[in-house]
Amino acid sequence: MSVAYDIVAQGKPAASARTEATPAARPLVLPARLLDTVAAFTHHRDIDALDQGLALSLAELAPARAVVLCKRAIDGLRRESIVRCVVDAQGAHVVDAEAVAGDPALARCMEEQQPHADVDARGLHRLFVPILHEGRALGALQLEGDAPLEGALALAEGFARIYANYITLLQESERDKLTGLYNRRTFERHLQRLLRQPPTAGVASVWLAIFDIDHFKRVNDTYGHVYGDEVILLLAQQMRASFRHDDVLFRFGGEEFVVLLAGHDEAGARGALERFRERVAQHPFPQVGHVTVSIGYARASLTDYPEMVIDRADKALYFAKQHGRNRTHGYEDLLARGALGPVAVTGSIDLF
Ligand SMILES: Nc1nc2c(ncn2[C@@H]2O[C@H](COP(=O)(O)OP(=O)(O)OP(=O)(O)O)[C@@H](O)[C@H]2O)c(=O)[nH]1
Repeated sequence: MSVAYDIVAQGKPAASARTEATPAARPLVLPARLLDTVAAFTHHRDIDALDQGLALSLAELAPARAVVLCKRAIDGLRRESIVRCVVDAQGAHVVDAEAVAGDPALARCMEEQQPHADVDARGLHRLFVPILHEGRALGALQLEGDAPLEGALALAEGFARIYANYITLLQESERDKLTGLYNRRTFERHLQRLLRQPPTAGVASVWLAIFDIDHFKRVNDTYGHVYGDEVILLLAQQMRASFRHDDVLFRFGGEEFVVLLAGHDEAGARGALERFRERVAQHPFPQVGHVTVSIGYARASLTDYPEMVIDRADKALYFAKQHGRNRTHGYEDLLARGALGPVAVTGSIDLF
């Protein structure tokens, strides 16, 4: 196994190479398996699949009993995501479906931006390696084994560098350039992930809300597009400040934004959206003054096509626009009150 470790170390400056192998022990030919593995995991265009591919590849090549990939979200504030890969009863490496809490040693590794090794209370040897990009820790890797794992350090660091480069590119392609919020192409993945996660405190609902800035054309016409863009940017900041860390924020395009909220009942979702609406209405936007948003929301369930949920929230948003703007309306509530008129109930489409 030292073959793989030493090769990755060759690309590093001598001062930071931590492998214990002497230069004479380094092979000159790259093992095809290592290249195959790197090619396979960087083939993914989906970040979840990439994360799992990294953990599985590293667990096989190290080899390790388990590999944990812990990731900070792009703004460094929002909740970390965790992928854990373990060996199953048949000896194969598989992704552990159970959510695990991040070990405090992982957080320390990200904070210090340095690798370290320890032995835990179960007697397992552990190796922690930060995933660094432009002086920032994007996340960290944790390898677990029955024997010391220092020999796998160079391999893990090499994988961390490849992963950091690649994830940065992928994340940029998923973000709106102006606001840094997710763009629309990631919406379905985030919705499915929220719908599949175990309900918190018995509340299973996921809510989708669409916001639209009221009379935004006037802002552009009066102050120009540069100020219009500034309003969009500041609105995104208000979203980040107002919603919970595990809510997922998108700019769908233009002056249209989407939020996915999980773990709320109807009143909770409405409360969170109303708080945001009021916050925006009270915020003084430089030069432009006060701006309001209209909000429509709808419940999402696993049986819905994403377009159906968007369509329902959009109907509630349209209602809010038609009834004075600077308002929040829920599709299910409007439907129950008969306020939407004789509309077909979205979701009851006959396919045949
Ligand atoms: N500055 C800026 N303006 C944008 C952007 N995307 C869309 N717009 C403008 O947003 C405005 C949207 O106008 P409308 O759809 O007519 O709606 P509105 O004026 O907001 O009115 P209501 O939605 O009915 O309250 C148009 O003037 C677009 O040019 C953007 O990225 N930057």
